[in-house]
Amino acid sequence: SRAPLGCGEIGDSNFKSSSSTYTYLLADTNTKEAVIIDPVLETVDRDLKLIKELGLNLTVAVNTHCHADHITSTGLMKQRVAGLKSAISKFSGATADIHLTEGDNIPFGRHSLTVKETPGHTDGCITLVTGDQTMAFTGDALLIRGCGRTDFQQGCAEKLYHSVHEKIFTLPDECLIYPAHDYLGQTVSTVGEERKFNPRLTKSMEEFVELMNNLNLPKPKKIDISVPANLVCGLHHV
Ligand SMILES: N[C@@H](CCC(=O)N[C@@H](CCS)C(=O)NCC(=O)O)C(=O)O
Ligand SMILES: [Fe+2]
Repeated sequence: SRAPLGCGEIGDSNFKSSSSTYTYLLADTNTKEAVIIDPVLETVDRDLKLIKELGLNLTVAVNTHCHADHITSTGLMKQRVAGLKSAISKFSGATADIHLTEGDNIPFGRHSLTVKETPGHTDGCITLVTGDQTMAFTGDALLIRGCGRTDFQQGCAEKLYHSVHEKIFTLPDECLIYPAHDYLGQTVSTVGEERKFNPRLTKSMEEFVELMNNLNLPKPKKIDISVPANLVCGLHHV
């Protein structure tokens, strides 16, 4: 599904796949420079069609972390879009054209995304915040009324608690939260809402750690193919 984000100057769309992943496409409507966040292999044709229709010049494809539940389309997109660069955290262990660290900027026209390192779900998790702090793309660090699990891929509940409280909950209350997944079809929240109502992150750190260490969730079905593939931009089979 594609839903307008209603974010004025920044071109808009979000997508959902069978892994309930949201892909975000941001663009400067004047210069047409665009950035895509967390593109999924299954939906590469749809995404490239939209980018072409809108006449966008896609410059960077960024992953918020090395995903465990689906394969990224970053590598394939690079083969199909001249000049496209892939980006991911330096601490993800994955190959990419750009290795991101705290405070880095990803510019697109008159806009930009700033990198905040938010480890805990994985060591290489980042949150991408627009220059005006009106939007934060939180990957699996902060989900709507939830958060990423911390039981694989260097997961650490204590680290995640600090990341969310120090790097995301310190953003303005009005800042919109766009997560990498939602399993209930929710599309957007705000920092203020999550600070108040997130059932996990409103707990004390000790309670949070206890809860996260006892979630006993089944492993993502595609973890064994996704992680090795995503360490090489999704191109393990080429
Ligand atoms: N059933 C899905 C996997 C669901 C899952 O584990 N989601 C992760 C995020 C993707 S790595 C998560 O952190 N969930 C948090 C939670 O509380 O559910 C599949 O088989 O792919
Ligand atoms: Fe994840």
